[in-house]
Amino acid sequence: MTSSVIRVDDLSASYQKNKVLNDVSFEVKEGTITAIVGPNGAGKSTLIKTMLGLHPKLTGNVRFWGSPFKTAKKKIGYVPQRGSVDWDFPTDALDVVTMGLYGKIGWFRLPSKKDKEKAMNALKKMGMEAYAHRQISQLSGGQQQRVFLARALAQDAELYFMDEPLAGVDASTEKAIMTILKELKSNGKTVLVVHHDLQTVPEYFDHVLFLNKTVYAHGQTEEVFTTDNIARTYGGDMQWVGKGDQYVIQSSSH
Ligand SMILES: Nc1ncnc2c1ncn2[C@@H]1O[C@H](COP(=O)(O)OP(=O)(O)OP(=O)(O)O)[C@@H](O)[C@H]1O
Repeated sequence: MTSSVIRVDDLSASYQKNKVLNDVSFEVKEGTITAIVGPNGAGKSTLIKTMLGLHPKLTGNVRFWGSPFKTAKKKIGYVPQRGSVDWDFPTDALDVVTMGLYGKIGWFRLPSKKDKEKAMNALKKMGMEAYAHRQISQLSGGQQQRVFLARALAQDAELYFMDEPLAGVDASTEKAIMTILKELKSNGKTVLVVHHDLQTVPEYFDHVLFLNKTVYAHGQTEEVFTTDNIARTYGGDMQWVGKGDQYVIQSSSH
């Protein structure tokens, strides 16, 4: 039996008085790749941040391998939303990846040659070797995203959270990122991804969590990725309609 990597019970969170997560509960099994989907403002990023202790919770409990985040954090990698990062920070791509290792190498020790090698290998894996010494502000959006993925890979985590890694990237970057995610899964890692493109959910993810302040549905993609769950989560604004042998998501108001 595969064991639970994440267990969330009755999690709630707010910004000032505005409650944006309400009684969120779910479990995630090892070796799965889950899409977190829901409309804009549904609380997807807040859910990840609250689980990782980056935003305070109001109520509830989050456990990783049965332990609190503090105990588990070395086994967890996080790729934040690209827009939430200060890309003007004067540093190059290799440093961004190497800094991701600090959780492991400690703040008071300079990165060793081996750490730099590890970071360089992760950049290579993402096809970014040639950009290792380029300032991050001088990379394109898709290249920045690849650097972020490399940073998470170098951390060699067991569990990964990624906030919209495919947003605004071209087809080849999307393919490169998905290849890495599939590889992580086949190595038994667990991955949670905030994802906006409903059309690619069945192809890319084996589990789906429908979120809109609370969990509307969660489970294996083939069981829960239904018109009904999409409509309920998106407030009836989306329809999942068959077009020949293809499925298309349409806004029902159009
Ligand atoms: N720093 C903040 N201060 C106040 N309100 C916030 C803040 N960050 C998010 N919110 C609000 O909390 C709610 C949830 O936001 P969140 O970013 O978690 O949603 P999301 O599902 O990730 O959205 P999107 O798909 O648009 O990225 C939204 O109503 C948003 O306006």
